[in-house]
Amino acid sequence: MAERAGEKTVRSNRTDDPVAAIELLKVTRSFGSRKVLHEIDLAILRGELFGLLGPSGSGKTTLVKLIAGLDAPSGGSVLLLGERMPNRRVLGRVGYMAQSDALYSELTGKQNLEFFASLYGLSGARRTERIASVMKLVDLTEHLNKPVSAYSGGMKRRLSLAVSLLHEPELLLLDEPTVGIDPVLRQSIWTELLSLRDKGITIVLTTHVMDEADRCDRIGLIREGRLTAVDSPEGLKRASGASTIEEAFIVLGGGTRA
Ligand SMILES: Nc1ncnc2c1ncn2[C@@H]1O[C@H](COP(=O)(O)OP(=O)(O)OP(=O)(O)O)[C@@H](O)[C@H]1O
Repeated sequence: MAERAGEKTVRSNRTDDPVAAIELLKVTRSFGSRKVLHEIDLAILRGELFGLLGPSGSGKTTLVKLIAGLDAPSGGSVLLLGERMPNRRVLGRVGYMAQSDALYSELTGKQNLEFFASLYGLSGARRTERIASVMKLVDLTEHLNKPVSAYSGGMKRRLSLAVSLLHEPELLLLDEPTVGIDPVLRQSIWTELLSLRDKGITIVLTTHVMDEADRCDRIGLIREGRLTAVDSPEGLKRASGASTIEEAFIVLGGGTRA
């Protein structure tokens, strides 16, 4: 794993890498006169599990929305699977899980999935099979026919994750996927994310949780809209002389303007 992450680190510093799933070139985003992302250069490789780690308000969601094509950069460019974003053409190849759940609360879990399945053009036996498979994965099979208004916060997160996986996307963008999810299920979701990664799915997720960051192939540390370091967890620890990601974050991301 370390070797794999190390190899990726070397190759992915090139933003013209042909195997990049995502390329950000001097990406900025301002709201009014306030710049919240500053010239972000980053390449994320196909099949990589990449974590964006940073404090609240550092710009993680803004960056993920730009990658998903839900927002346009104020400067620079975002390429997703070789297409300049925003671009509707690639949307069917991407699964996106927002930080706030975009679900229909008056519908049941199953009806929500049927709705999203129809958006992705899934029907018949394949639709039935995919719905059963993703609901099993997030452990909601028993709650398929309950209205989402009766779901807990964690159940809604799990259903949102199920929606993002429904059409078997080649790229997953997950904004804080495990918030509000209990430790046992969090573990099983991580097992699944690692297995998807091993099948070649590219995954980008945001997190505040240090032990989650530690499981990523590479991590981008983001602070005040600046990417202060990008490397494998081991590389970040080595570069900072730290024994944990948390310490590495303090040393490498601690207000320094890289
Ligand atoms: N639509 C908007 N209009 C104005 N400011 C915005 C908008 N969206 C985000 N911001 C600002 O951009 C900054 C980055 O926000 P963002 O949501 O990307 O941070 P984050 O790292 O995802 O935080 P959290 O971990 O709390 O979700 C914040 O200061 C936020 O207030």
